[in-house]
Amino acid sequence: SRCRIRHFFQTPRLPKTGETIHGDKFLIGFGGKGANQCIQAARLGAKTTMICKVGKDFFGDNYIQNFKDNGVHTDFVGQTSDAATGVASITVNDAGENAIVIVAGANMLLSNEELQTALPAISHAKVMVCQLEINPQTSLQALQMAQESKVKTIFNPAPAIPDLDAGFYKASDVFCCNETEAELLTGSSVTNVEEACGAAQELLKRGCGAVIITLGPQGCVVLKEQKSTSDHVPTTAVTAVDTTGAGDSFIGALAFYMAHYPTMPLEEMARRANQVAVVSVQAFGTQTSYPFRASLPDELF
Ligand SMILES: Nc1ncnc2c1ncn2[C@@H]1O[C@H](COP(=O)(O)OP(=O)(O)OP(=O)(O)O)[C@@H](O)[C@H]1O
Ligand SMILES: [K+]
Repeated sequence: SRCRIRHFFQTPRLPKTGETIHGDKFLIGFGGKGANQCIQAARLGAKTTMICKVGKDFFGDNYIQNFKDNGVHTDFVGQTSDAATGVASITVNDAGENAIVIVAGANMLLSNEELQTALPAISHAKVMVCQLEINPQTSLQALQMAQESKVKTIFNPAPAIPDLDAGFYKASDVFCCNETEAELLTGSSVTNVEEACGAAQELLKRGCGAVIITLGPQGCVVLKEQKSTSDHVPTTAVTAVDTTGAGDSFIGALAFYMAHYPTMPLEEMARRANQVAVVSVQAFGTQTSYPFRASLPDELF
């Protein structure tokens, strides 16, 4: 998965070429979808291991420390001196407009050979979660390695790419994406429950075991078998303060439920993952908004 340090600047307006302006606020965050998902799963009580690559630099060291602070195993977080730790510089003005620079850096250097060294850990896992934040062929290989070891796989095709290798569908026990990704992959509009059900049917046909499409305040739709109908799994209505990272909270929670309650129906796991993600939208930030098991109702465990 991708590792990325987020440098967040809040400014009255975006700077023009050649201009230096004063900002109001600066925050450093630890991001990357995979890292967020892993940390949400760990906060619910899952034993987690991250496979990724960072730079042999100050940010890389901090990044690894953040995993350790969250109880994530870092044996397979490699450090390289050939590239810097991945970063994102995000400037947001008072009007909410942004300007973002992303440098993938060390993430792209995670090789298939290095992935092989993690095989003992992968084959002993209960669930493997992959995204598209590293070289897609490395992600695909990771999913296939997991499946060969009878490890359940969750694939989150994000950030979405239009011509996704057909192998990803076959390698996914659960294919989980949001509306935008579902739209890009199916070529049809996905803006409501009905359209999401249609898109789920289309994605399922491509060979995955089940499809979940998340729908923000509408919860998600779950489709398990061809010709059956998708289940709409609604969530609680709340006043959202910051929805960033909600999708990753949902996937991290789903991974936790698949690992800890393997016989639970997928709709029930999705219902509970909705309940975890809904907590995250009521607080600012990404990882900072993710709930711990202790703060959640007992009925979710
Ligand atoms: N406004 C909201 N109210 C309640 N739950 C929400 C809201 N927004 C998101 N969620 C929860 O989070 C899950 C994921 O949200 P969403 O579909 O927006 O993912 P996403 O687009 O990947 O999010 P992001 O890119 O912001 O991380 C939803 O399925 C739902 O459970
Ligand atoms: K949030």
